[in-house]
Amino acid sequence: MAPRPLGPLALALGGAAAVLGSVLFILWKTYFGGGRERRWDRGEAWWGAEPARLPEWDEWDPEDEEDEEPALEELEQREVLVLGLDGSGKSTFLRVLSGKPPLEGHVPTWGFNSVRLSCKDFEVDLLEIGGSQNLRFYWKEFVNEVDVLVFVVDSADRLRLPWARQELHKLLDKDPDLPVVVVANKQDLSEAVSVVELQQELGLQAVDSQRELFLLGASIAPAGPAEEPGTVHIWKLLLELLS
Ligand SMILES: Nc1nc2c(ncn2[C@@H]2O[C@H](COP(=O)(O)OP(=O)(O)OP(=O)(O)O)[C@@H](O)[C@H]2O)c(=O)[nH]1
Ligand SMILES: [Mg+2]
Repeated sequence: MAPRPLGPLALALGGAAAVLGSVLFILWKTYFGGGRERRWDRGEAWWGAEPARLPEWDEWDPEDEEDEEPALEELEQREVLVLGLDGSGKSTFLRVLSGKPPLEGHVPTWGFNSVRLSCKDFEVDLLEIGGSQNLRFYWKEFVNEVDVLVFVVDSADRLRLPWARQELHKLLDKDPDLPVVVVANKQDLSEAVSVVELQQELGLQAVDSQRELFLLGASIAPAGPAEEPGTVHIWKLLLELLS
């Protein structure tokens, strides 16, 4: 059968998608790209609302990182992309890292969301792109622009694990050298699959062994008290990978 020409609706939708993708990309570049004309005081989130700090349950003392801190102008920039299906916990991760309490309920990110954290030798920009289906299309446009990918999975969302797997592997294929940290989030929930099971479900055993790929269990915003939320381990691993 001969291919049918695209109808006006398909063309309009395609055009709208391209424009949205370009806008996301330009906005990101404006904040983090090339000239980096925007500067914030050390320790501030980019909106300047609150100083960035790690949560209180962290046994690690951030002051250790702050000895002999170089002048702000000398700090290099590192970029971390935070992706994962909608509701997996990406925004929560960024909030917790910047010392803010998790929001009640799921407030979807319609576009992108970012936070800038400082450490001893560099500043880290963490960029979340929303995980709803219409935004996933744009994820691949950003993977080649960053130093590390964090892929957050809702371990209790069993039905959608195959989708998470599919999206993750698309990203792995897009940049074979990019270090990747997969976060098995929501381990506090009784229905969550274990980290070992998740390794199978996401097909991580089949990934090239040369690749820097990590799988960490976490409960970034546990529903009840949790001894080991795991956010600090993720942050420490990121610092190692970015150093
Ligand atoms: N039980 C439990 N809930 C969590 C955990 N982490 C995040 N949540 C909840 O999961 C819901 C969704 O979290 P978000 O951070 O908004 O998800 P997201 O990945 O940013 O979603 P999109 O922006 O739509 O892509 C929120 O209600 C969080 O409180 C966790 O470790 N355990
Ligand atoms: Mg979000």
